[in-house]
Amino acid sequence: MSVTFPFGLPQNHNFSQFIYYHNFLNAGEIDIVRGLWQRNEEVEAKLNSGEEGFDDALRKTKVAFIEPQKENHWLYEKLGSLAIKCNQERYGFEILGFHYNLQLAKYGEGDFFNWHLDFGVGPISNRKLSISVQLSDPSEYEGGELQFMINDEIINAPKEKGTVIIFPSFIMHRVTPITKGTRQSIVGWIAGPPYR
Ligand SMILES: O=C(O)CCC(=O)C(=O)O
Ligand SMILES: [Fe+2]
Repeated sequence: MSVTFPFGLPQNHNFSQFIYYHNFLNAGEIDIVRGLWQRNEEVEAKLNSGEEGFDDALRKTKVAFIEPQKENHWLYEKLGSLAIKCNQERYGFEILGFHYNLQLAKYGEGDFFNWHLDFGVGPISNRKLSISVQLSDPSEYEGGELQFMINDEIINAPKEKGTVIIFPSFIMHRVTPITKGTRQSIVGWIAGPPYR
């Protein structure tokens, strides 16, 4: 690195814009999670900013929340331990736990989540890592690509059912409109103290 007046800062050689792990959840585990979806609990997704209200241009999705109660501890523990391991290997952020409850998202035909960051002002300034678990088989839907914008390149995340994708919450990403079928995912955020 050529730096004028170097401070001798360490570099993170293992940083990656996103990483994925195939077969993170097996078919039985996915059935349990998909079974948590109850129509009467679904809500039209809110904006990431934490503000009340909806922005139809940014996002159209149905979500439900996975409460961290006893029956769901296995999922929080499984995702939490992977996030801790991944953070140790890749990012070295200060992390303290999940930010809000895990979210179950369901995208039907025409649903999408346009380009956004999971990080921003207010409570979401504590978000460090974002997690998405693919709960639908690629044969169940068309469109619905989880994509990352890395400079001027758009990169698709893997779609295989059971794959988990982890990325820093400050990376730009989207879910393209579903053109056929339904896509489901678990979305989670890991939070910690503000960056310093
Ligand atoms: O459904 C997904 O895989 C990701 C959704 C997303 O980016 C979010 O809820 O912040
Ligand atoms: Fe997001």
